[in-house]
Amino acid sequence: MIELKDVAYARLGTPDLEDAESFATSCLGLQVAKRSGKALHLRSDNRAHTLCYYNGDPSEQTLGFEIADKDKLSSAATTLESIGHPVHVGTDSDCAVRKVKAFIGFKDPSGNSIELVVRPERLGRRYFPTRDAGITGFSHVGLNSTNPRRDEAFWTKVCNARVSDRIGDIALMRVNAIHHTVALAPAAGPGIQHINHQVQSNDDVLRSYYHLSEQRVPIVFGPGRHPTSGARFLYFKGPDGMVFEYSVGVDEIEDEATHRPRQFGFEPSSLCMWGSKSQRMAR
Ligand SMILES: O=C(O)c1cccc(O)c1O
Ligand SMILES: [Fe+2]
Repeated sequence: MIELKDVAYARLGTPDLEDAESFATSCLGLQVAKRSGKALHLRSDNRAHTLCYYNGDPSEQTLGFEIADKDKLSSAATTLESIGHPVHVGTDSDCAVRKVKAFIGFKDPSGNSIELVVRPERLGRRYFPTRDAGITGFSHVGLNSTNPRRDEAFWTKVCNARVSDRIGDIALMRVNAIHHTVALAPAAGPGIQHINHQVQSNDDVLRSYYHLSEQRVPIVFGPGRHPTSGARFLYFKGPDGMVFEYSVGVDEIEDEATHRPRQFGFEPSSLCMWGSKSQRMAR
């Protein structure tokens, strides 16, 4: 079994790094950790980076997940190869770019690009953004799935994720005590469906609602409250159509051994208990 510890980063190709930087800093509220002509590394918490935009096609979207150590990484590679997921080993220069000691890359059953990383760097300097969005950290992702039941089996049986709740057939899965780190989202092809950052308070969610509306950032869902995790949320659209979510108050699963996933109906009130409607169902 591959034991994921946490999500580490998202990597997004973009044709316009400048536009990505202006969104990331003046709308989303991330801090530039490093900028080159080809890539932009952004911080949201004490990690060296949690989001990277690089010159590339926006359909290139990759998620990194942390695992414990190099031994676990080589057994993960063996496991993946044995069930038909070819693995590539990250080169030294690719590791240096990601600020990790080692990583492997593979595709999940829907074709999503996944990297498993060892020892992602943290910094002694704290995260200090230019816009105060109240971000406390990169927390979870929505991941496209062309077959949610098959992909739930992959993430739970191969990668040790546990289902916290389901909305219809959509699993919200945890890899640690946090309610979910990966939410599967039915889609026609692979991709990251949304990228979540936690913020400190309800005030931050609503402050951002007004700030982003004024900046003409498309708000796509919320402000609202998820009955599943209990979080108050806001979703909005960034460069290349990527959806970002702020949320606050995501539950923790108190007892790993006894938690049973709850089944919610596939309907709008399962996504927002206040009545906000998503512009796309299943967001
Ligand atoms: O937080 C949640 O429970 C949640 C539910 C549905 C979809 C999401 O993106 C979520 O974050
Ligand atoms: Fe979410």
